[in-house]
Formats: sequence, C-alpha cells, structure tokens
Amino acid sequence: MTAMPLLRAERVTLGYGGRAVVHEVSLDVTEGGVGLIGESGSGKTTLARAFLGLLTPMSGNIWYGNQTLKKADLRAFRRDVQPVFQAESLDPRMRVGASVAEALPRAERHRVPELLGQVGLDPELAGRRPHQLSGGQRQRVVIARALAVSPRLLILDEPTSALDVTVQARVLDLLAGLGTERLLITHNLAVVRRLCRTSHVMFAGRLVESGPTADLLARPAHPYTRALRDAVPRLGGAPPRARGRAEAAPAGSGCPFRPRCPLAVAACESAPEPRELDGRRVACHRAEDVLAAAVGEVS
Ligand SMILES: Nc1ncnc2c1ncn2[C@@H]1O[C@H](COP(=O)(O)OP(=O)(O)OP(=O)(O)O)[C@@H](O)[C@H]1O
Repeated sequence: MTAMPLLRAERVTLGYGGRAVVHEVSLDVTEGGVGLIGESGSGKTTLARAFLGLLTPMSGNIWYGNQTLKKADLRAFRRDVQPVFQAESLDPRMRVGASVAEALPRAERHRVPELLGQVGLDPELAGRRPHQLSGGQRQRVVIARALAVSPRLLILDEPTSALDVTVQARVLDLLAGLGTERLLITHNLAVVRRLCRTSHVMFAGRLVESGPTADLLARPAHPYTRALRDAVPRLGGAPPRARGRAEAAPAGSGCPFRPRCPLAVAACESAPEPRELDGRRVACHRAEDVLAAAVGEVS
C-alpha cells in the first residue's frame, strides 16, 4: 500500500487579483523527491506558495495528510513543511550563528554548532556575517535554518541557481544526503535528475507531463519536456529563454503549447486532457508520436 502523501494538490487553481495563472493542478508530494520544472512564468513559485499555505486556492484544495490546509493544525504544518529560500534572504546584519539560533526553539539553541556541522559548515563560522561567507556557505546556512525544526518536507525554490557549477553540485549532494523529503522547483533538469525520483513539468500554469524523472528525461512524451531537456543539458546551464505569456495560447483555446509546438496539428485546437501513457501522465494529443521518436525528429 502506498503511504499517504504529506502534501497533495487537488485540482488547484491559483491566481492574483482574480486572474488565474495556475489551472487545475493535481500533484502529490511523494517520497524520493519531487521536482517541479518549467520556464520562467510557468507558475512554479505560485504553486509552491500555495503548498506553503501562503496563497489560498481560487478553487481546489491543498491537502496536508488527511486535512485540507484550511482546517489543518497550522502549528504542526509550519514545523513539518519548511521553505528553503535563496541565500539573499539572510539578514545581512546578523551573525550566521544567531540566524540559525533564531530558527531553533528557545530550549534548543545550543544545537547551532550541530546544525552547522550537519550542513558541512565549520561551527567556527557562526561568528561571521553573511557577506563574510561564500555563496555556497550562505546557502548552507539557509538550509541549516530550515532543518532547525526537524521538518518532514523542504520546499526549495531554485536553491542553487545563484551558485557556480561546482558549488551547486556540492550543495545538491548535501541535499541528497539529508534524508528529508523535498519538493524542488527549478528550470534545470540536471538538478531534478540528482534530487527527484518524480517530476512534473509545467507550461503556462498547467502540468503537461508527470512521471518518473529518469523516464521523462530518457523518453519525454510531451514536446515541451523534450524541448526543455534539449535546452538545458547540464548543471549551471542557462535557463530556457523566457518567451512570455504571448507565446502560450490563451486559456480555453486549445493546447497552450500549440503556438510553440513543432508537432501541432488541427487536433491541438482542442485542449488535450491529461492521460496515462507508458508510466507517466501527459497532456498532449501527439504523445505517442513523441514517445516513439526516442531519437531524432518527429513530424
Ligand atoms: N504577486 C503577483 N501578482 C500578480 N501576478 C503575479 C504575482 N506573482 C506572479 N504573478 C504572475 O503569475 C505567473 C506565474 O508566476 P510564477 O512566479 O509562479 O512563475 P515561475 O514559474 O515561478 O517563474 P520564475 O521561474 O521566473 O520564478 C506569471 O505570469 C507572473 O507574472
């Protein structure tokens, strides 16, 4: 029997000022790491904010165990689900030891050296301020802060994109070794390859493909997954060019990827329903053709 996921989005629509930017997304945060991938503006951070309880769905529900977030014990939720922000979120005036201590319950403040050690930092660095650390060290301090309350799940939004490639790899190794569950948001497929057993690909506020990360990378079933894979092959690769909303078809007018899709046909003028295919879930009329072309072009 599969364990109940800690967090689950059920047909969640999210937006700002009454305008939806994430449409009917269903996603379970399961074991082994979950990646949420997509280009700038696809809605990843908006969905992460809903998972952190910072944005209320316009429709649908976020489930925390067997309760919706509206009814859940928020004290337990805030301990179990911790965000890992970018290193710039550290208070520049605060010594990093004090910064980690602030995240600990009062009676456990003696654990600062232990936590710094856990993220591979020399406890002697506790007396420094953020600008006296390297980017990778600062990111480790942010992770130590998140770990202070022994969370069950970390929600990481581009945790390493500001770091150079070798430092990025070391921080990813640290995250992989922690044993804490993670939902990782990134535009970089090399990052999810290391940290996430399952991945979800988002385009224009919709999930277009979900499944085991290894399968998505080896044999994408959606042309957008394939384009992402081919655009960003390595750690440290540049993000896919942000093309803006104008290049996604407006909601209600067929497949949103159609204007950019090399495989679009007349059928794509009706929106594809997500369906199960070859161990993944994909929303594309031509998924069989994309899958069949493991190598080379489809037309
Ligand atoms: N506070 C806000 N008010 C209004 N619109 C917003 C707000 N935040 C985000 N948006 C819009 O919602 C859409 C999705 O943005 P979101 O930040 O979730 O995307 P993203 O995939 O995380 O992008 P990035 O990788 O650049 O962070 C975009 O069109 C964005 O302009």
